[in-house]
Amino acid sequence: MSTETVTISRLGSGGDGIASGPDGPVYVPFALPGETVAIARVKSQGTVISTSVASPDRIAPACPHFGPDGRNGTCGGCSLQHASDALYHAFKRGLVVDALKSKGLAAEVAPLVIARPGERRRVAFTARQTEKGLLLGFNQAGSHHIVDIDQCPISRPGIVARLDAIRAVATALSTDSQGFRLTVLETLSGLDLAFEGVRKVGDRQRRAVTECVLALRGIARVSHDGEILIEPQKPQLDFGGVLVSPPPGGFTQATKEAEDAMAALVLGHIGKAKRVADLFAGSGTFALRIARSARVHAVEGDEKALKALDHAARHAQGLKQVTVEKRDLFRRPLMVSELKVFDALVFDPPRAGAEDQCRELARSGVKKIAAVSCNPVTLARDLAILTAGGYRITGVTPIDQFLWSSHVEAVATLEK
Ligand SMILES: C[S@@+](CC[C@H](N)C(=O)[O-])C[C@H]1O[C@@H](n2cnc3c(N)ncnc32)[C@H](O)[C@@H]1O
Repeated sequence: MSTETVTISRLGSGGDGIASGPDGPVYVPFALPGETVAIARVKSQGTVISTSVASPDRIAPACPHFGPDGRNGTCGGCSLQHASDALYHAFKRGLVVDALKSKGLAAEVAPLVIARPGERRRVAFTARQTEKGLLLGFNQAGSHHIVDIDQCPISRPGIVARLDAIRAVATALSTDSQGFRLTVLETLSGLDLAFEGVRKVGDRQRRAVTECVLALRGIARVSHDGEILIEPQKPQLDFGGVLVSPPPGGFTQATKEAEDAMAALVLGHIGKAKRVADLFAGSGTFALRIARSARVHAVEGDEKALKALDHAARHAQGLKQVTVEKRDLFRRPLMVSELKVFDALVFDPPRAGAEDQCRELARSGVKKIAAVSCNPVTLARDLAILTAGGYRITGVTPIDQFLWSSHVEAVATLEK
């Protein structure tokens, strides 16, 4: 380890400050552009020891668990609470601008749709039983250490208010000191707790969880590795007026606000299209909204998510025809011949993007495409494929769904 003084020139894509070192960039978490900091350095990783010049964009973090000076150390859930809104919003929009630029795409990028505290309805925690009780929080960056949290300004108040109830259920389920994951989703009918990787879940733990949940209020369902342990209420989400019961641990947009913003952009773009394909459809976030005005074919790899979509579509009033298809779109993208029947299409893949699907789309005659993405780098690659195939980008909107993190979503609209 060496100590040295460096000046931060910019934020990297992970939100760390970056300084030039003698042998390449040095990444300094919690440092901002313009700051001069003394750091302890191991290879390209610096840890701030002291700050001699602070940025005017440095602000007090919203949460005591945040940052190197946090009450219990760095929580690991947020990486950018110390930056002003102006700097933070410019950073997030810049991730999309830079990704497009790197592929030579000249599209105009709209202002960031901002996220606010208290919006996160889906939160992935880690937890571990200790002699002093259960630790529930996030993994510190680059470590297995869990900072036990008693507040979380990014999360919905309904989740924060029930942290003790969540702890009680986790304590009833876990048998040893091995860490495990827990995704909490706030639904219309209560919290949906999806545990993963708890060891040795036997009859005693199942009974303990049941007793615990029945004594508590506000827990709709508890599952472990996809198996439902107790479900006092079916968890329900509202996708544009259609009620959907998502499968345990299934994908759900992390905030309703971002979901609504993305859906508005998608619906606004596809307009009066009559026949629409929704690829990587999940439980129907877009498909069910689109089905108010168009026939929809929803394609998705996860059978349980697709069943939830299909069930919701069949029980909802006033929808046009919705058909579903379970398909691995990485191995078997929809081919040009299959795309012929659609006049509009939305795709919303995982972080890896939809490269092979875009190669087929590029050769297709689908008039309007909405590309929804959680990774600007793969989005830019996919957009480059589509523009090379004759599509014109009509808009790109970055959307903040993961407040104070370095993740950003985007919706790009294209026409041919
Ligand atoms: C980012 S989520 C979007 C889901 C949905 N559009 C939504 O907004 O809730 C990506 C979806 O792609 C699905 N998926 C992942 N890999 C896939 C594959 N190879 N083929 C088809 N679907 C896949 C996941 O199950 C997940 O539902």
